[in-house]
Amino acid sequence: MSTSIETRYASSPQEAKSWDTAQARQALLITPLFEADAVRLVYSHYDRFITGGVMPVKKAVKLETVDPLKAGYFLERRELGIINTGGAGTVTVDGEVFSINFKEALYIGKGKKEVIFASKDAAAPALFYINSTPAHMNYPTRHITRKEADVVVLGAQETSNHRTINKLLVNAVLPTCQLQMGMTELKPGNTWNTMPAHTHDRRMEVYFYFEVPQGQSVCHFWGQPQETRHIWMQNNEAVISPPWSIHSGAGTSNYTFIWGMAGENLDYGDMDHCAIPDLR
Ligand SMILES: O=C[C@H](O)[C@@H](O)CC(=O)C(=O)O
Ligand SMILES: [Zn+2]
Repeated sequence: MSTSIETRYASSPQEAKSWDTAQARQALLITPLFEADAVRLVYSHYDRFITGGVMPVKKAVKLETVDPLKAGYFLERRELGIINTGGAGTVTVDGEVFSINFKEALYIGKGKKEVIFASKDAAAPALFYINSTPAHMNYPTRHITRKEADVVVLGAQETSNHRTINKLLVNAVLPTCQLQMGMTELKPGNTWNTMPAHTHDRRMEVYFYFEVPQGQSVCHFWGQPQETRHIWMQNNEAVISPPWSIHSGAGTSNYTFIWGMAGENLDYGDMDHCAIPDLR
């Protein structure tokens, strides 16, 4: 079977307080995401958000339905966001072929029956990072590149957080039911993402770190603002942020990450910011 799915239950802040390093990683860290010619999925009970990786190498890989969905096909009651973090590839949606290059995104609406992933060159396989959430409407499938994205530059060199936020699959760009996805690129010499940190108890979030150079890592901070913890992240790993948690990281170099959210609203700016000196 080329599709695997693992379940992660939701946890309370009280429970998370007592976790040791291994328990925190077991609950929140998603790795490995990419396996040749396979689909790897993690089903979180926070907003029923699915995080996954698809790496077609020798053959095309189909997105099969999985038992926890009890659905005839994967997108029967879900929508899907895809960002390619590897070599050039294609995604075929009910027979329509989309060429998705490095750092380009594809939104696929509810109701699409067949989704097939392929790489253009087995020597440089595509690495499709995917997020999926429950959906109630069939919105059109759309290929979104940096040109269509809502791009903002935030932070500064002086505070080590100068970065470009590419809002790719967000409601300012295209209609979705609840999934919101984008990609943030840190400029050279900058290390901090999402600082000042924030929470949004209305939405959970998942971060996927990539373009982390060999021998470097990103320290990802999570937990309630006055009770923080950290997880050391390697290249191509993802981490679940419970709705009650901050989600911010500092790398030993610059890096890029994809954020994906789902929950109560579609308002990117709806965040409860934490003043930096108040963090504990
Ligand atoms: O709720 C929004 C998300 O946490 C990210 O978009 C934040 C981010 O990319 C950044 O500040 O670097
Ligand atoms: Zn956030």
